[in-house]
Amino acid sequence: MYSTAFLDLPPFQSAAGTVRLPGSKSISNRVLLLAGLAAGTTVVHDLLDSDDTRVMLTALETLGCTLRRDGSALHVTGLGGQLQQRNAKLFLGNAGTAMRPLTAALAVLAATQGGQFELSGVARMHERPIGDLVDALRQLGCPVTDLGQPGFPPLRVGDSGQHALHTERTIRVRGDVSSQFLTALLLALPLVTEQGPVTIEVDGELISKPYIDITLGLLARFGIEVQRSDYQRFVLPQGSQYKSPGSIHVEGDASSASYFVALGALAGIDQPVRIEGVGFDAIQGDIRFVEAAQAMGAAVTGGPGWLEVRRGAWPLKGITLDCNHIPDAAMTLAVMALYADSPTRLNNIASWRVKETDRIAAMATELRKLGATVEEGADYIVVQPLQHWQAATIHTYDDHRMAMCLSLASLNVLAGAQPPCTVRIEDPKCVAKTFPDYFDALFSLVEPVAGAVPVLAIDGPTASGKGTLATELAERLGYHLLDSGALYRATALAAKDAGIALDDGPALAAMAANLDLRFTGHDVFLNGREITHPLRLESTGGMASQVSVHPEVRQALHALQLGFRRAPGLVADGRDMGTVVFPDAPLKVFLTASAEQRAARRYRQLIEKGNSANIDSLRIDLEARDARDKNRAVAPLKPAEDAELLDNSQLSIEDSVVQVLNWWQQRQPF
Ligand SMILES: Nc1ncnc2c1ncn2[C@@H]1O[C@H](COP(=O)(O)OP(=O)(O)OP(=O)(O)O)[C@@H](O)[C@H]1O
Ligand SMILES: Nc1ccn([C@@H]2O[C@H](COP(=O)(O)O)[C@@H](O)[C@H]2O)c(=O)n1
Repeated sequence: MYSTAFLDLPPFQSAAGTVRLPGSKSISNRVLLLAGLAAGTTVVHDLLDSDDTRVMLTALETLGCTLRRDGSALHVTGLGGQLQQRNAKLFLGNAGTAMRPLTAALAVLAATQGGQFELSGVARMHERPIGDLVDALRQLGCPVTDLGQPGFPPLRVGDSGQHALHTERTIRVRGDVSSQFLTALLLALPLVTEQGPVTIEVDGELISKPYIDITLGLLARFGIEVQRSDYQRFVLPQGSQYKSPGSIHVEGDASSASYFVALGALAGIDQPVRIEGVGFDAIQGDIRFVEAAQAMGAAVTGGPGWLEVRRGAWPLKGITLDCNHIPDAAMTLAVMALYADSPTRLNNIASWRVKETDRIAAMATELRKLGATVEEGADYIVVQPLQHWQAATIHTYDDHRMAMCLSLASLNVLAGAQPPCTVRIEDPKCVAKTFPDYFDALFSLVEPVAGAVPVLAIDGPTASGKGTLATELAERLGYHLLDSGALYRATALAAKDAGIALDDGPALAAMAANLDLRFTGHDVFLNGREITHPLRLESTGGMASQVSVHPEVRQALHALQLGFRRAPGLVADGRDMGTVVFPDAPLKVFLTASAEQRAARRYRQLIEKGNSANIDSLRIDLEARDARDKNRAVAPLKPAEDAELLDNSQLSIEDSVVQVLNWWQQRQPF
C-alpha cells in the first residue's frame, strides 16, 4: 500500500495481464455480522482485508465473538443471538456497512436482553444519515439516543433496561436515501421473530435494489428465507434462527472490478485485461457495470468467477444511463466518459451525495481539474469528452473510489493528450477502505508511455549520504529504489567466491551478466546466500571500485539497472546515474560533503553497527576510492551537466530531503 502524501501516476499507454480481486466489501461485512449473530463457527474464505472489514472484526471481538485465522480463512464463532457484553463503545471508522447493521442488531439485542452500546465513527461518518433507520428502530420500541446531531451518528442504543418490542407492528423504513437501512433491519430482525413473523414495509422507491438481493441471498445461506413482495414488503418468518452454513466463500468485489473493466475497455489493445474473483455468476449488483461498459464500447467475455475485457469501440461511446442499480461502480463511468465521442449523462445518482464524500460535487471538481466540462445536478452528472488534457493534482476526499476511478485519467495519451499528462493522486492510502493493494495491481497491468517513468538520479562520492537520501526520497514518493553500488559490490563478492581476479574484466563481465541477485526488503541474496552484511563492508566497497573500472562490467550491469525503472517511478543512487544510465532523468542531484565530514559519518556508521574503525584510515580509503571512481576512463564520477549540486556538509538528512523534494516539485507540471 502507498502511504505517501501523494502518488504521481505517469502516463500509461496500454494494459494487459491478470488481476485477482480482493473480496467484496458488501458481502464480507454482511457475512461477518451474520456469522457473529449465529451460533457455532463459520469459516469465512477470501474475506476482504481492509479498513471497513477491520472495524467490523474489532466490533465483533469487542462483543464477545471469537475470531481465529487459519491461513486465508477466518473462523468466526458467533454469539448465538445472546449478548456476552452488555456495555461497549464501538468505533466504526467510515464503514457504512458496519455502522448501519450493527446499530440495528445491537439496538434489538440491547432492548430485549438489557444492554447499552455507543457507536461512533470518523467525522465524515457523523455526517452520513442514519435517521431513517433510527426512526424504524424507535417504532419497534428500541431506545436510541442521538449523541450528536439528530439523525446522524454517534448514537447510543439501549438504556440497560429490557423492553418488549412491538414486533406485531409493520415496521416502516424509507428506501430512497440508502438501501443499507433496509439491509440493517433485514439482518437484525430475525432476532425478534420468536412471537410471530416480522413485517417491514418500504416507504418511497427503494434505491440500490441489488444490494437488497445480496442481503436476502446471504440471509438464505444463514437459514433465513425472507418473503419479499416487489421490494416493498418483506416478511421474516416466525421462529427465524441464524444457522451457520459451516463455511462460506466471499466473491471478489464487483465494484472494484469496475476499474479493471474500464482499464480493459480503454487500454486492452492487443491483449485483454483478465479479472479473477468475480464473473457473470456474481451475486453483487455492481456486476451490471459490465453492461454499462459494453454500452460504452468494452468487449467483455467471462464465465463463473472471471471476466476478460478488451478495447471494443474506440473512442468509447457516450451514454445516458439510470445508475440507480450500480451506484458505486457508476463513478467509474464518469471517468470513462472523458474518453468518449459524445457526452455521458449519469442519472439517478442522488445517493452519491451521502457516501464517503459528496461524490457528485467531488467528481465534478476533480474532472474539471483535468480540463473536462462537467454539469452537475442534485441527482445527475454530465461529463463531456475531454480533448485538452491538463496534468492535475486529484484530491481524494478520504474516498477510496475517488482515488481508484481518477487513476484511470492516467491513460490520457490514448485520448490524444499531448504531451501525455501525469496525474497526481493525493492520499493514495485511502484505497485501504476496500482495496489496499489497488495501485500495485494497476502497475502490474499497465505499460507506461516510453520514457515516461520518472527517475530521480543521485550521484556523488563515497559516504556523502546518497543511499540515505535516496531511501528517504523513494519512501516519500512511493518510488522504487536502485542502489547501483550494491550491484558492483555484489559482483565483487561473487568474483571473490568464484576466484576471479579483480583485474580480469572479461571474466568479471561474463559473471556480472548472470548474477543471481535478489533484494528482499533490506536483505540481499547472492546465489541464494544472504550477503546483506558483507555487502556493506568498507572492504567490499573498495573491491567494487576496482571491479567498476572495467567497461565490460559496466555494460553487463547496464540492462539490469534499466530494469529498475518501473511505475510509478525510480530513485537511483550511484556514480553515473545521471551521466550514463538515466541521462533523461528529470532531476539529477550531485551530492557532496567534505572528506572530513564523510569520514566522520562513515566512522559513526560503522561504530553504531558494532564494527571497529579508524577514522584516519577510513579517510585515506575513501579518498583513494573517490580518486579511482573519478579518474576511470568509462563513466567516471562527475556531476551531469544539468545536475543540481548539493553540498550537505552542514545540512541534516531532513534538510537534504526537503531541498531535493523542492527541486522535484519545481519540475512537476502541477
Ligand atoms: N546530511 C547528513 N548529515 C549527517 N549524516 C548524514 C547525512 N547524510 C547521510 N548521513 C550519514 O552518513 C552515513 C553515510 O551515508 P550513506 O551510507 O547514505 O552514504 P552513501 O553516499 O550512500 O555511501 P556509499 O557511497 O559508500 O554507499 C550514514 O550513517 C548516514 O546516516
Ligand atoms: N553507479 C555506480 C555505483 C557504484 N559504483 C562503484 O561501486 C563502488 C561501491 O559503491 P557504493 O555506492 O555502494 O559505495 C563505488 O566506489 C564505485 O566504484 C559505480 O562505479 N557506479
